Amino acid sequence: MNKNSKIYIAGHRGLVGSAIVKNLTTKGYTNLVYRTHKELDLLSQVDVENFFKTEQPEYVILAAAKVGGIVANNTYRADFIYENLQIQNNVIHNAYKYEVKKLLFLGSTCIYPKMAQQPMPEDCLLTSPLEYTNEPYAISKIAGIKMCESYNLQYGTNFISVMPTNLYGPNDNFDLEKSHVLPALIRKIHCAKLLNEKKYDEVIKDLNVNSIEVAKTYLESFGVNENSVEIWGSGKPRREFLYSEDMADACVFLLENRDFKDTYEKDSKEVINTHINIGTGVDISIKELALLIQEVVGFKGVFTFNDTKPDGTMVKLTDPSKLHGLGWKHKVELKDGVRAMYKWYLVGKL
Ligand SMILES: NC(=O)C1=CN([C@@H]2O[C@H](COP(=O)(O)OP(=O)(O)OC[C@H]3O[C@@H](n4cnc5c(N)ncnc54)[C@H](OP(=O)(O)O)[C@@H]3O)[C@@H](O)[C@H]2O)C=CC1
Ligand SMILES: C[C@H]1O[C@H](OP(=O)(O)OP(=O)(O)OC[C@H]2O[C@@H](n3cnc4c(=O)[nH]c(N)nc43)[C@H](O)[C@@H]2O)[C@@H](O)[C@@H](O)C1=O
Repeated sequence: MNKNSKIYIAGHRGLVGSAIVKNLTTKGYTNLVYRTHKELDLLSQVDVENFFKTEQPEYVILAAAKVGGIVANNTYRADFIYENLQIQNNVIHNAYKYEVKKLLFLGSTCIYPKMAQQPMPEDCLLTSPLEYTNEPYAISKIAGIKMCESYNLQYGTNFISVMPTNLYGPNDNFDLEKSHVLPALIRKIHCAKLLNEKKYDEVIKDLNVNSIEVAKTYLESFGVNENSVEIWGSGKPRREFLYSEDMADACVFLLENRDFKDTYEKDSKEVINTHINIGTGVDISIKELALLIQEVVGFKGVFTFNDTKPDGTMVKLTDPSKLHGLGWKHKVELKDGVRAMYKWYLVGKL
């Protein structure tokens, strides 16, 4: 890959895609190609094929997907499986057809079984049942890994699959119903703090509503008021968080330095693993995460727990040794990442 190589970043306005664009630009890559969702709907087979035919990208990073937190995954089950399968099929197949030199497919560590050994190495894929709340999404991601692997084995393509842990950072989704836990808690705790300090104009602006009464009613429906913030589930599940800029750096590192053959592992039972975990190898409980965010935001109230919401998998910690062995390790620790993200949130919102 050289600095003029034509690189298509699918999903360039999302959490990961935007960090990848920033990383590539900083490293001097000048020939980046992207389309907004409106300009190119990746669900359309015809439009995706026309795009590849016209643009002929040399490298592809597939960071476009239907993404959401535990409740979104559990609620919009059909959309999550259909859209993700369709996007992957269209992009991966056309990358093969139009002779893309290398493609990076982004999966997720939710591909691993609910009761997987901890930490989870790549070879625990498909060893027992999945977590129910995000099973449709996980199955689409497993199909993506197997698609990349199969095209590599049959057609000699150079497609790499990476399985990131839970991610967070600038351009995250802060929608209280559909987002992941970290952005949701930042926003809930931030709004509770503003209510507590009676900074009503800022609450109204944050929620983009007309009055403080509407804002309070909306926040109350998510268990947020001036004294307390609701945490979904028991607060006991443990999660591992990676800053989006580290994730982007790992993706660019693999694109620049590694090929499919470097990712290939075949064990004595003829099990093939061609995907790579991307994580920190460190986890934290959701309650501990809430306390950390509380400290960063400076909120003085308490937390309540809503046991009508799902906990999901109790532990999912990646084993990142394969990635470490290939020569990459994360740089941003959780507290620093949360501080940076909250700073970004404040600049964007105020
Ligand atoms: N966020 C996380 O914690 C994790 C993410 N991942 C994976 O990383 C990848 C990136 O996720 P993330 O950046 O968080 O997701 P985001 O939701 O932030 O970004 C996804 C991007 O894909 C675009 N997109 C979605 N559907 C289509 C479509 N039909 N046509 C064109 N563009 C589309 C979205 O555009 P628009 O917004 O306009 O729809 C958006 O820009 C995904 O594969 C995800 O599964 C894996 C593990 C954890
Ligand atoms: C990255 C990964 O993300 C999803 O899996 P998840 O890790 O379970 O997602 P989550 O971030 O939404 O929740 C993590 C934990 O946190 C708890 N929790 C508390 N309070 C809030 C809260 O306010 N919002 C949310 N979303 N969760 C909360 C929540 O109950 C759960 O116990 C996959 O579907 C799939 O998309 C995937 O790959």
